[in-house]
Amino acid sequence: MGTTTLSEAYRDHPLHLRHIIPLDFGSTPTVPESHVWPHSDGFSSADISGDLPVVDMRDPDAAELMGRACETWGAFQLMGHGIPMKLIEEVELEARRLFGLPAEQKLKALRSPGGATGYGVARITPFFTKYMWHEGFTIMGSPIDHARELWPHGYQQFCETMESYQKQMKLLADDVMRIMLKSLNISEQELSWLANKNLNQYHTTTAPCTALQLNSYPSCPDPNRAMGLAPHTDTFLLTVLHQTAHIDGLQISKEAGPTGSTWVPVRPANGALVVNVGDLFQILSNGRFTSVVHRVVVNQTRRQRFSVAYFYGPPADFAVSPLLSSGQQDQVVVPRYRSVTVKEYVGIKAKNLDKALSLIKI
Ligand SMILES: O=C(O)CCC(=O)C(=O)O
Ligand SMILES: [Fe+2]
Repeated sequence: MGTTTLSEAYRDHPLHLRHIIPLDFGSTPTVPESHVWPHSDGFSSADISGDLPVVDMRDPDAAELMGRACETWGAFQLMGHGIPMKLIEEVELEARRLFGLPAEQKLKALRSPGGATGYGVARITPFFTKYMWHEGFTIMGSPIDHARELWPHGYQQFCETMESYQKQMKLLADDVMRIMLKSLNISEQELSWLANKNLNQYHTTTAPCTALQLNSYPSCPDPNRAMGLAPHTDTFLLTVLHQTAHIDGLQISKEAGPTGSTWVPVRPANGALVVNVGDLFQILSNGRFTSVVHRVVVNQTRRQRFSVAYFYGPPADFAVSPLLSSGQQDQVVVPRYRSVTVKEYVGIKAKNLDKALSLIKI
């Protein structure tokens, strides 16, 4: 699944153990100083006209609607995606089973310092002075090695569920990608790895880079002082996200006129998946689509929240550069970003986080 070469990009940026091991949330009655965030920017979100657009994939106008949503919001809620609810529920159940294990058991599947997969805090942690109220588990392809550590005699169900979900997500993300390109009037032939369905999908140089991220935001004794996941953009082309029903937390940043931006809550909509534009799509679309800044606040009702993010990008060695739409072929369009391989960009992001996109700008 394109993991070998991408893992190399992470290996070049090893992390300190204090930036990998999560707090033992189960035995923490108060929020420790290390996890207290200043909240001068207010954790509650301002009212803004309108919610995140909802797009049904079966809508004949889906391309236009997705395009408009990606330009103005950098995200949308996706309906009619065809992923069986039963599979989504099973993934969430397995995530609950994993994060419900005792801390010392979870640590057996800890991400290694230069590793990309396994149990640990969010990768963005070293860029902030405070820790987040969050624990995660990253999967690329088969999670069997880590799952065996967690459940020596009961890892099969977890592995089967995660592999089957990733297969379905891959097909869905391919389709969403095609529709998003159509909305930009860009031919999918420009992306060899997307256009050529006959390529061996398991060959690392031609398969998209993908990862599945399970997130847990444990019940918090003082939700107003903690931060679930600090503001960030996703690195790849797009992210397909499932979030626990009825539990708020995800917020996206939206321009709100001359006064700057405001946080808009993305409430779990029945059966919908959230699609986010990532940095590489901002580059590919020459800035027409916005890589959306988002964060997760800790749920006020003290219920544990889960989310499952599927990150989807081109093959690791693919050079991403702004693509022209067919209507622009004979016009002079100034590229706003230089060409960058996926692997190189992952490295730049690992070192610079929110400055990464501006370093690619020309
Ligand atoms: O938990 C969420 O809703 C968002 C997760 C997220 O942004 C991520 O994993 O990158
Ligand atoms: Fe994210």
